[in-house]
Amino acid sequence: MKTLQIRRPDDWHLHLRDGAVLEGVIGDTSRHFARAIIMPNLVPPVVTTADAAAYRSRIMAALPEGHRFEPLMTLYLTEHTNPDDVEEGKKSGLITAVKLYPAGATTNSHGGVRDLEKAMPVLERMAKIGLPLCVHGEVTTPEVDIFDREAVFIETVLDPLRKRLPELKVTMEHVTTSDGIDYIKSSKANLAGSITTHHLIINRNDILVGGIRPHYYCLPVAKRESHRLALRAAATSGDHRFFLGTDSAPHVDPLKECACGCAGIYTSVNTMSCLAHVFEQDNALDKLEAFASLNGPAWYGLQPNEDKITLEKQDVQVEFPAKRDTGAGVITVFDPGFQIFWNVVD
Ligand SMILES: NC(=O)N[C@@H](CC(=O)O)C(=O)O
Ligand SMILES: [Zn+2]
Ligand SMILES: [Zn+2]
Repeated sequence: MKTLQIRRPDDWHLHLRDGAVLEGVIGDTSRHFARAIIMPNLVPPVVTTADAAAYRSRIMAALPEGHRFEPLMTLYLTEHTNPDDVEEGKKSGLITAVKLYPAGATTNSHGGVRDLEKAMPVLERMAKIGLPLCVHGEVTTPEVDIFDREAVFIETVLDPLRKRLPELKVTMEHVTTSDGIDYIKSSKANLAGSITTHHLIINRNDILVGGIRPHYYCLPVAKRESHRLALRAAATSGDHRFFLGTDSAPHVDPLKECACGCAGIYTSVNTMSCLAHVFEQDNALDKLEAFASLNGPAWYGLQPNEDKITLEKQDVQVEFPAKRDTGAGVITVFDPGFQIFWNVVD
């Protein structure tokens, strides 16, 4: 039997939600991951350091007994965010990053930024104090095709911002295109990218061919196969600028399986097994630790986790639950579309 030991991984982009969903999903992350960057797009969003402190307490209260887990909190950037509050949050150790959602780009982003100019004082302060900006990198301009929104964001928003504020550390989250990969690779400093589990596995055909599959719909939407291959090559290369951010984004089934379904894929349950499968397929099992456990902490200026997890390749298929039942309803677990033999052993 094949086994692989790696340092315990972290998830650098995670949606835990709140209330009954939080209680139902957090154990799926804390079972394998030591830390995660927690997205602030609640309703209402996590805007101030005080909001983040209260949310952190709710997360810790929801943690299953015996699990150790550190939520790394973020603030949702608005046009009214106070630079002093952000600086306080970083100084106190509570805040790891600030998140930019272009208004209307994705789930619960209507309170996001419309005019980046208005957020410049906060961004300048962040550059000064070394606090990273995490970006959902898509323009929301109605004329721009949904498959082009990431590339257009890089050209019209991100690159001008980075030229204006080169000291600002930017994480391009959930990169989905070869344009994004190339842009990150071409930068000399202060730019890195997270890649999700599902974008390494599905392309846009998986969403649309033979019938519409709402549980493969997320934002940024999966692109054509050539982009998926570029993401695979970047993730499995060991390049320190790329790391895991699952973007595990639970929505209860009725909100996905309807005429206007929500974006988001729930991958916390089987991410490490899926990744081991993907990295083995690409003859890169020796790079999995860099992607899931080393590159992320290095980028955020943290130590990698001390303890390790063991992945085991079994002879029989590993069975994952198809659904996660929460007090708020049932959530469908990501189906990679292939049999999985890798299991995380405790
Ligand atoms: N990824 C998604 O499709 N959805 C995320 C938001 C996001 O990360 O854009 C969500 O909060 O549901
Ligand atoms: Zn996003
Ligand atoms: Zn997300």
